[in-house]
Amino acid sequence: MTTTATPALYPSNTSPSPSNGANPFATVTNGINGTSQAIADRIQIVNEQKEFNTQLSQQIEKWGLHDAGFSYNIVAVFGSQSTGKSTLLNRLFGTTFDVMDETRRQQTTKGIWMCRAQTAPLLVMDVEGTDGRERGEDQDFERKSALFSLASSEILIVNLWEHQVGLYQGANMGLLKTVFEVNLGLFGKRDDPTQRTLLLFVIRDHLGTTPLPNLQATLSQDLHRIWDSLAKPEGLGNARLEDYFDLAFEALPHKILTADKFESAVAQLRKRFTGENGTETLFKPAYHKRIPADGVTHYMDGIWEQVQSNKDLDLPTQRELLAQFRCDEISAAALAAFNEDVRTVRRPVEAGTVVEGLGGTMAGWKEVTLAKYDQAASRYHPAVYQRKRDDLVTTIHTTLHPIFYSQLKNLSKLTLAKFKKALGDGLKANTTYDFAEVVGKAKDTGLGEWEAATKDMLSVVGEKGGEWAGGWEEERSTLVVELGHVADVFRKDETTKMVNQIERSLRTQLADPVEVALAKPGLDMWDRVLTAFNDLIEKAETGYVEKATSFNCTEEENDGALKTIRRRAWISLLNKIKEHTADAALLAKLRASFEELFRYDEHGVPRVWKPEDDLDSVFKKAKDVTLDLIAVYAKIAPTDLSLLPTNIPSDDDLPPSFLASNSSDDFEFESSLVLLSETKQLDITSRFRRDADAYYVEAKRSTVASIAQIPYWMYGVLVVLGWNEAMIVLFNPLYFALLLGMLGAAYAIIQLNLVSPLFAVGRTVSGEIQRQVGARLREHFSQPVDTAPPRQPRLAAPQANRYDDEEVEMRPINERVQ
Ligand SMILES: Nc1nc2c(ncn2[C@@H]2O[C@H](COP(=O)(O)OP(=O)(O)OP(=O)(O)O)[C@@H](O)[C@H]2O)c(=O)[nH]1
Repeated sequence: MTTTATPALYPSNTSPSPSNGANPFATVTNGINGTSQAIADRIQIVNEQKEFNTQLSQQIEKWGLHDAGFSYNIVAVFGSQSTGKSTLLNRLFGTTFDVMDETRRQQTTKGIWMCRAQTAPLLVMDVEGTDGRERGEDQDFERKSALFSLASSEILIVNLWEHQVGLYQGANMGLLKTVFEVNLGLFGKRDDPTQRTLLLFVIRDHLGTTPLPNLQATLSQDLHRIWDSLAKPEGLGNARLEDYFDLAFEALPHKILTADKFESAVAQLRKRFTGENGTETLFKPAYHKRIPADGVTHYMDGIWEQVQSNKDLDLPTQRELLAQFRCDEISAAALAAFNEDVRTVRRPVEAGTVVEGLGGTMAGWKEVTLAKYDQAASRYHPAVYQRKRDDLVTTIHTTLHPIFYSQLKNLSKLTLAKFKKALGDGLKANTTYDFAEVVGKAKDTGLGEWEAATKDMLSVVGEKGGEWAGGWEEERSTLVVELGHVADVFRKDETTKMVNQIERSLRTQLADPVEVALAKPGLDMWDRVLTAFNDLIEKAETGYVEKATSFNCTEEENDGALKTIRRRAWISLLNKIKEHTADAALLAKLRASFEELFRYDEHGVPRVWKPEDDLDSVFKKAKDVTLDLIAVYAKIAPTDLSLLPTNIPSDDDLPPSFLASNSSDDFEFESSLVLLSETKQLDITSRFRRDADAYYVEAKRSTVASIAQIPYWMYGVLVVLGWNEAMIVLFNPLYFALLLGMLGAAYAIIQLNLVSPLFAVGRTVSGEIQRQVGARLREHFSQPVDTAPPRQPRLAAPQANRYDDEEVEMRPINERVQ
């Protein structure tokens, strides 16, 4: 291979021959750096073994045409071997195709090569020459390559020597006939009836003796003749050559003999391609095969496969298949980036985190993904593009749905937590709150925030939330129910608190009336207790009903709460009464009552018993009256039976929550009225009698004590009997002086407050003397110690009770009360 000179327009960039290594395809890079190098690269897209090279895709990317969409063109050259095709392309477009070594005249181009034009987004195909010596009679490849070129390129350059014009074989007319035939099969089914291909005949080594128009006319006639001779398929009998092909002609002078003219003619031809200086370009929209640049490889691969397998080429189907393939590819690429984005949010959302602005983020992902898809895929078959787009949208929605759903759940949880806090704060902040108002406000706020945070997610799938709207509605309904449950719990708590508060208040308020009533026992005692109770319970119930209206409690709940209040109030009353009727308290009350009757007269003056008083009858009366009180205390029995509350609920009537929190024994109203059992009454009676008897004995003893005083006449006897001794002392000077001295000393001691110290000294001295004397006596007699236990003093024989033969303990009364 030799390197031919390149036109000034393009730098010299021919390269080494394709390697013959393991790679069946050749890609030839050039010695120019940067983009120019990539542009100058050429690639063998179909090799000698008739295999298609899918590396073309990467090469197109390197050429910078991957994203060109429809803004590119394809031109192919076609003609006999060694007719200067590669030379022409290199001159025209700055491509780097191999050119034959002049001296050897061997076939240079094998298979089909492609290179990018230097200054335009143009893909140039150099096709193996026809009539090749190397392939001999095998014309299969040239037919296939011609068909392939026709199906892919907009302009097919038919390269021929001037002297070949008018010849059948040399001008490739035989091959063109084949091409026309297959073309009819190929484009007969075309989806766009205006679509055509330009056949540009380039006549080489034009001497000028035969003007171009003549050559042009000859070639045209030949072509029409061939066209007319074609056996046309059914329905295409009237098809004209012009319906499928445009014809253009160009003559180039001899390259070697008239090099200058050749170069300037090539430059002129180039302008026809590029449309420079306002000339109309040879490329027309009708020639474009409408294959986006990024789909060229796949499209050509499909075409070549069909051509190779000698199947009918159906370009619309090929385009549709290409569209499906490419749209899938583009969609997958867009989805890969989308999934990458989604992954960053999926984990936190699934872990329960509320991601702020997720709706906007998801909408952004969707928008970007669809934009990527649209940008690349919208150039393909519209129906396929739309169908695949719909699939992509469905996939996006399906991928986002679990995140949307998790976010909904997370927001619901957050809303519930906020709702709970808002209720707690609202109820705590104000003691005079309106429960319904607090709940309503917190609920509205919570739901409002939830809706605001979730609705932007709905817009991801459409204005009205599309297929997500149902789930959203369902979640909202669930949230409303859950908010209701939370409110119910708070309401129950508040109701319970209120009931407890009412109960506490009742208990406090009951204390005084019960104490006062029970301290003044009598037949109307229970009437007074129950009147106070009924008043208080009525007030409590009214208070509850007033407050409960704001709680939106159900009738059933209110009924339950009122029953609870009544029952607890009754239990509180009973407890209070039981405090006052406990053994010690009741005995104290009985004693107080007895004392009132026994120790005080009817005027309330304490009695001092005299022997002549009728102590026995007073005692009996006081005791009998007091004993009667035990029966009064034993049962809540008002004289006015209507005072007995009739609506104290039994266990069966109470709400389960009350029973759960009060593990009291079975309650029965009638039996709750009984305070003291028969046995208890007997026990209290017995104990009170003992106390009463003690009072009696004490009273009796005080009477005896007053009787046991020294009679006044004894003082007279003492004066009479002691008269002489008194006179002796008075009239004896010594005794008298001693008496005066003693009186004086006594006076001085009293005046000086020495009585107590003197007594103390006296006690100490006498105690010491006793101790000394005792010690001396023990020493003197030193007898063994008597170990016998000291004899217990004999208890006084029980004194018969004059009234009921009971034993009376002779203890002080106050000791026994305790
Ligand atoms: N007479 C003449 N010779 C030319 C012309 N252009 C190129 N050549 C010569 O023809 C020979 C073949 O040129 P190529 O460009 O390799 O021809 P080709 O048609 O590409 O050959 P293959 O690819 O092998 O089919 C080379 O020696 C060129 O120098 C021309 O316009 N006139």
